[in-house]
Amino acid sequence: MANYKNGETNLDDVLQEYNEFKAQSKEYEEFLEADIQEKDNKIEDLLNTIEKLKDDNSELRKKYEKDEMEISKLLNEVDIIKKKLKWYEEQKRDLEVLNDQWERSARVLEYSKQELEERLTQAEEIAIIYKEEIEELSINKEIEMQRLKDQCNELKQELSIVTVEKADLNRTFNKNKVEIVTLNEGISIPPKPKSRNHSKSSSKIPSRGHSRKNSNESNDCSQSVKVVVRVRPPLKAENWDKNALNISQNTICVKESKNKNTDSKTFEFENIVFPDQNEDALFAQIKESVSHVAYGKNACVMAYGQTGSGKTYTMNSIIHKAVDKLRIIENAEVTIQCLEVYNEQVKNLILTDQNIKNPKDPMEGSEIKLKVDWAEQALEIINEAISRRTTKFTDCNERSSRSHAIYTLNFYTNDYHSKIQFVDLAGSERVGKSNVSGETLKEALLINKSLSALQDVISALENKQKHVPYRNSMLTKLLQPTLGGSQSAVNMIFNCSPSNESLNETVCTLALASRVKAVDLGFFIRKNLKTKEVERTLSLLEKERLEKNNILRTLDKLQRDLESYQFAVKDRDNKIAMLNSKIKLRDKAYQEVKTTKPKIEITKTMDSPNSTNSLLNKAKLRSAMNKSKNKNLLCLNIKDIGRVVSLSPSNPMLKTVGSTLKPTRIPTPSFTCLRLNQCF
Ligand SMILES: Nc1ncnc2c1ncn2[C@@H]1O[C@H](COP(=O)(O)OP(=O)(O)OP(=O)(O)O)[C@@H](O)[C@H]1O
Repeated sequence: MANYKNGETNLDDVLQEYNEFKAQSKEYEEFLEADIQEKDNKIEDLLNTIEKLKDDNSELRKKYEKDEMEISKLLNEVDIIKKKLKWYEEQKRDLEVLNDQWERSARVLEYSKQELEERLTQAEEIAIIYKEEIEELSINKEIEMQRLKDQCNELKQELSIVTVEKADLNRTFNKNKVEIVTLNEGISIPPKPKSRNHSKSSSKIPSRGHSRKNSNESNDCSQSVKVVVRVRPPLKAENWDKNALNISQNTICVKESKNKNTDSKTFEFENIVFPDQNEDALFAQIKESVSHVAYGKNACVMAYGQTGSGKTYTMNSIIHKAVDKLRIIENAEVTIQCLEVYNEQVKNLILTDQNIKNPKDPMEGSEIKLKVDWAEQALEIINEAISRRTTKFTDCNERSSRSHAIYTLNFYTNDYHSKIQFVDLAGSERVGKSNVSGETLKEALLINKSLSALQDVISALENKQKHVPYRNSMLTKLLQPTLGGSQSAVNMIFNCSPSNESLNETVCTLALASRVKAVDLGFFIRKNLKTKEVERTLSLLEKERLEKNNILRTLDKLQRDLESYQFAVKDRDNKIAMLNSKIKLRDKAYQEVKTTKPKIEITKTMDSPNSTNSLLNKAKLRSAMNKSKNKNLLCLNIKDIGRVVSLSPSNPMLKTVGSTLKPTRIPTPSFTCLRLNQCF
């Protein structure tokens, strides 16, 4: 029992133990539950944390990826920057080279500037001299103009007296003419040749060896100038008003103004080639003179007229026809010479090896020997020569010949040496009309001068003066062989344009033609009808004609001189105005340079006297010293522009410049600083 009791005790104990255990296990269970709960909570927290971390992670990944992209982008940029850096370095190197060059150019420019400044000073001095000269010239001009005006007035008065006398003489002449016809019945006076159907003169060309005796038979035309007036047809752009320029059988009537009350000018000519007449009609007028060449005489055919009046056209056709006519001359040595007189200078228009070798003397080797069968070759050479002439565009003609062209053919036979000269003169228009200036004005003035010289020669020949002024111009010098001498036939073709715009020039051309034409009728009658009264009348008429011609020539010359003088003064005025405006421009540029701040700063000091900068500064100083001769200029520059140049106090330059430039001390005790007048 005890055992039982013991057992019972034990059971109680066990039960107690059990209960305790149960309580403990409950407690433990609760503890576990709590622990589990806690762990669950923790797990939940952890899970939440994990979730959060996952989110964070994905965000971080995104960020990482973004960063990675940015890094690669940055790396690219770094690459680009590196490349750019490299490029900049190259650029820098290039710029350094450029800077070097620029500095060198700046130095050169500085020297040029100094030179320009010197030139400017000179130009200013010249301008002052010019101004003084102009003032003096304009005073002289006024005096000269007044003198010329007085002379013109005197001549006009003389002219009006002569005109009255002429009317008287004409009356006497007409009276005497009737008497002559009555007195000399039976003596037939050949009718005046009609210009339109000019009689065909039978000029038989002699065979080779034709004697001088025969040639003398044709002496009638010696020393008279045959005048032919040619009016060319109007060009497409031209307007021919037949009321303003009226051409009839032997007269040309010009009315310069449309005003009904204005007087028209009437000119009488025996030989007029009308606009509708062809080249044969023209050649018929001069073929007799051409034939004389085959008789051992000389001939000269000249075309005169304003620009565009048809001189070259006329001369070309005459040359072709004349060469054709002279073909008959056989067994002669024929030579050709083609010269141009431009601005009083002679130019050979035939290019040969010889004259290329010696371009300084155009006359040397200018006469070319032609083949036996010479005509074709001569025409070829002349055509080439024509193409080489100096031409220019003027208001009056697109290809205006600005020179006189002289084509000469020489015929050397056993019996004679004859020569024919074809002269295409330069345009005779007045300088005012062709709107020219400068070089072209000079050209026009020289053309007018040589045409005046030609008139003087013709006048001297007509008046049978002892001295004929051939040497007054290159043109007359070259024409001397065919203009002068008793064995020469001179033909002047006065070319006119029918255009309304040219009426003024046409009047001038016709007036000159009237003066040049010899009173052949008088000459003819003098030879055939020798009564005392007729002789007296004719000599009076001849005297009157010569006087009138002289007065008109002088008037014309005076007018040309006056015109040339006025244009020369105008040209000079223009040149001076141009010079003044150039000076103003330079002044302006100079002022700009002075006020512009220097672009290059040369800051290096002259440490070593032999360094490049030292040399540069020395050069600047030297130029400043040169300028110091002109103290005003130097002072002005010192005031305006400053540039620091350092020099050792012992430098000899300092002593020289020191007197003009004020040295100031700068902090470095061993250097003296000069404020110089340099502009870079
Ligand atoms: N008789 C004519 N028949 C037809 N056209 C002509 C005649 N004469 C001249 N012409 C024409 O008139 C124009 C001017 O002629 P040309 O060149 O011969 O004049 P110019 O007097 O020699 O001029 P410049 O002095 O300027 O040289 C040319 O186009 C030419 O063909």
